[in-house]
Amino acid sequence: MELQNGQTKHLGVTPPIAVTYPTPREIEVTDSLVQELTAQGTFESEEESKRREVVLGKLDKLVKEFVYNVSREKKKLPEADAKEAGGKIFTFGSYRLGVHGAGTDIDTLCVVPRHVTREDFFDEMYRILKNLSEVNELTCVTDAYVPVIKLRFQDIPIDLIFARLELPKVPDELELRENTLLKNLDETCIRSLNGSRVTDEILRLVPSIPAFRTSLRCIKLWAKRRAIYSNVMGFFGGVAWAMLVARICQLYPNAIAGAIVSRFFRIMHQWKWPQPVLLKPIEDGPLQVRVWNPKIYHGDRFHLMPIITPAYPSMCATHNVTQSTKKIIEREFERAAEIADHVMVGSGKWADLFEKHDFFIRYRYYLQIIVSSDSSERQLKWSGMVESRIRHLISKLESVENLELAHPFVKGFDKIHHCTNDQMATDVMHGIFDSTSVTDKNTELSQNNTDAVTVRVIYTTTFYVGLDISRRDPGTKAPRQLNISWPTQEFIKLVKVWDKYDEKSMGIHIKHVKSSELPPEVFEDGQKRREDSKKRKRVPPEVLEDGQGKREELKKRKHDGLAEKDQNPKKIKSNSPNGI
Ligand SMILES: Nc1ncnc2c1ncn2[C@@H]1O[C@H](COP(=O)(O)OP(=O)(O)OP(=O)(O)O)[C@@H](O)[C@H]1O
Ligand SMILES: [Mg+2]
Ligand SMILES: [Mg+2]
Repeated sequence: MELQNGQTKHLGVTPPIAVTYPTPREIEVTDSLVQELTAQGTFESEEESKRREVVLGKLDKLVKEFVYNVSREKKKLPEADAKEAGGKIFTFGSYRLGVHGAGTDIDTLCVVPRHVTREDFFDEMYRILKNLSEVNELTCVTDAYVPVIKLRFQDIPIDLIFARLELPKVPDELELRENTLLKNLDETCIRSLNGSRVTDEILRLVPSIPAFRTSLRCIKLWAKRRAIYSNVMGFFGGVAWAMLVARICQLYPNAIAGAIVSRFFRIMHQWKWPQPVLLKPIEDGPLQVRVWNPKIYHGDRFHLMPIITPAYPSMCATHNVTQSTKKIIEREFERAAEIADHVMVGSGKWADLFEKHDFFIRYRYYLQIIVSSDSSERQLKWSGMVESRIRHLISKLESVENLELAHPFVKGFDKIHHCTNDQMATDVMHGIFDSTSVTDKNTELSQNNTDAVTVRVIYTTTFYVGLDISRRDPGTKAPRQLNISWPTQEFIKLVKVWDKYDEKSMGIHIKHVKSSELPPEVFEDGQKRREDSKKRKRVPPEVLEDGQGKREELKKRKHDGLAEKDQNPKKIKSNSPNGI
């Protein structure tokens, strides 16, 4: 960007590293990157893209109708004022950034004038949507951190959130950039506006939007395939990845995607964390709210890989990162940097970057965190709550002696168990089950298909943590000891203090399994199991588990006079390795 005085203006907190234009080789690798991204199915069809635009147009009209109805009927405003009250939608998330894939949602913010309330939104807006034949799967989530109406509009998933401004009308020209707009708003509205303000600011802060989009598409696909795309589990979420890519775009303002991606990995691999990634200087603003500042706030000093959102009030988008997830992300940056270097010199291909993660073959031991309940609605909330706390388990595991790394997997595995007797249901609630009682998450097992009658249906979600256990000292014969009872017990206590926790209808159990005992569903797409070298005899580690672990359970069952043949012998063995 050329300024009048001949100086070049740059975007970002430092000048660019290079302002050079693409070389023929960079153009070539960018073309092959776009080809690969297309082959990998990251772009939606033209038909879907048009349908999204139509849907957004309709949604905008509906929001105006909603504001008008509330203005006239509830607030009794004169006709002219009600018409002028306006109302407008803004998109954010991957759709706004232009990096969404087929079938992903449109994150939409509905902005209204001050006389329209959140209750009106969940009441009148919901009613309007409910009456439309094009709308399906309409649900209100009123008690979330950011309350939302979820729906499918002409088969496009929509997340509709709400913000009410301190203005008498919301005209079509209104923008959300001004920090003063946030004055006198409640916290929920500020949070709801934040997503849109951040995405818009990111787009303003990148020198070339097309280069940014292609690069981000590549980084998102890579991060998803390598299982490091998840804010909740302590990796990076969509906004964090977008900001990282945006920062590299700022450093190479004239570069195209192929060059940006390869520099992205090289720079991120060498980044001196905890130096924060910033897209612009952190701003002060009109609110009494916390802005990220490690000089003032002690907690902010513990952020291991801080990536700071650019819109006021700036926050750290990566505060969930732990020592373990940091190591894993860095390991992936290193792997990717090597591949990208090979691609640049012609000795490798982009497809190598997108190879699937090896989480379920990488480790010899895993923790299973089994969350259970007796209804699908309860399971959704209960497993979501446990999931949001797993990073605390990881932090606690990090202090366990002989444990090099505790690696959380990005998602849980859901199962529906059709139990044919009460004992089976009790077992499943206690995390004891095999595949025979299970149906696929989405298929309800009809009773006609089974020999036995389903007495109770139990829902489980299993999360996994890979354990990297340090090697024994050469010369010692004793097994390494891994005492995970404190972290697991503390974790179980932590999740059980949840105000909606109910002992009768919800269960949580942690156990450790060998890689050979992992269930088949974790090996998608025909991935093979780990094959351990048979030549070298290994001494298995001695794992001291949660006091309510399997052994205790068995003792209790014996004591209660329950038949031991109900047990799955393989699992018992797995849970009582040498020494327990
Ligand atoms: N649990 C949450 N708490 C707060 N904000 C959230 C939460 N989930 C999503 N958001 C906000 O909504 C935005 C969009 O989230 P979404 O899950 O739709 O991801 P996305 O980046 O749009 O990717 P996708 O293409 O998969 O939809 C996020 O960038 C974030 O601002
Ligand atoms: Mg989205
Ligand atoms: Mg969404």
